[in-house]
Amino acid sequence: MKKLNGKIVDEEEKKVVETYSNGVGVGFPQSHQNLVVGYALTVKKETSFLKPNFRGLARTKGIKFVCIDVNRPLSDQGPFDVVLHKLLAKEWCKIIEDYRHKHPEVTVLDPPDAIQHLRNRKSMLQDVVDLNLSDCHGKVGVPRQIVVTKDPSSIPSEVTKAGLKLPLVAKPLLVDGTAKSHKLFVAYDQLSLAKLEPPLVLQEFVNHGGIVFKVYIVGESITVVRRFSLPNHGKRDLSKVAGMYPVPRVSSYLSSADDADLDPSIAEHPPRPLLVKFARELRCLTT
Ligand SMILES: Nc1ncnc2c1ncn2[C@@H]1O[C@H](COP(=O)(O)OP(=O)(O)OP(=O)(O)O)[C@@H](O)[C@H]1O
Ligand SMILES: O=P(O)(O)O[C@H]1[C@H](O)[C@@H](O)[C@H](OP(=O)(O)O)[C@@H](OP(=O)(O)O)[C@H]1O
Repeated sequence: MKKLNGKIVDEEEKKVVETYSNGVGVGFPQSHQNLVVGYALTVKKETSFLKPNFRGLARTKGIKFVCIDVNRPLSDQGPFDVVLHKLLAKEWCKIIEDYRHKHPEVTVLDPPDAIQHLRNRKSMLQDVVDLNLSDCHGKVGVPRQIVVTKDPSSIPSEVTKAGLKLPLVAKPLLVDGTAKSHKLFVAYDQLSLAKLEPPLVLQEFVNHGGIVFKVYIVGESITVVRRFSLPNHGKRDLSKVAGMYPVPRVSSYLSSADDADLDPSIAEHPPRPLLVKFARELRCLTT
């Protein structure tokens, strides 16, 4: 799951903000709790996440967001109850880890050392298939994939050697929040794969009925949303199509299918017991 904590917060808040901006939330009882959240985010993330009406709503709940000055010592700022960050520079990660050890009373979201393996599309899936998910009314799998780090001309032979079936989804290996790291392609023939720019992962395309479920987890709270996605491909399509096609941000929040009237066989949410156990097991991998 791509990037757990960051997403969870975003999605729940998007919903809350909508409620608030529709006027429904106006008149929330004022909270007497005071919580200071120091944040260190890119301008892009600050714009998409810390919207003025969200800050307003947080204020009514006694939560104040304070921008961290990354050029000043962190311990001189605050005091904070929570530090929320999504900056990836090595120096910054060291600052945050040092701060976390000096200030165990502060909740740091997310500890860089704990989420390191989520920044790479190979390591983020490692261990996931080995989780103990028996008796949960479902199973979890990961697409078959290979990693290509150099020499794109070798990609077709690597794909043959690994026995990967076309079409393939090509994804940048590193996940760093940039637009480039979200640039995906679907390739229908091996030759076009040689045009790709490593480092990347090549994943078998998994038919899933044109719908994905994004699962956002905060502590024990689990929120599932339904999004439109890439359509299934059939055997006949494969003989007719060649080349490589960019994938737009196909399952972003603009592609909500929560209210769509869909075939129940694809619309049904994943079984709750599976999500609960999966969330717990994933947490063990990130703590
Ligand atoms: N192996 C696959 N088979 C079929 N479709 C896929 C596969 N991998 C990804 N997709 C489709 O591409 C979308 C984006 O993939 P992925 O989540 O890996 O990238 P992302 O850039 O992190 O996306 P997002 O911004 O939505 O989190 C998925 O929601 C799904 O629709
Ligand atoms: O809104 P959902 O469907 O949850 O998708 C999120 C992606 O999964 C995240 O990866 C995006 O964050 P990054 O751009 O920092 O990777 C995140 O970017 P954002 O925080 O700028 O909206 C979203 O696009």
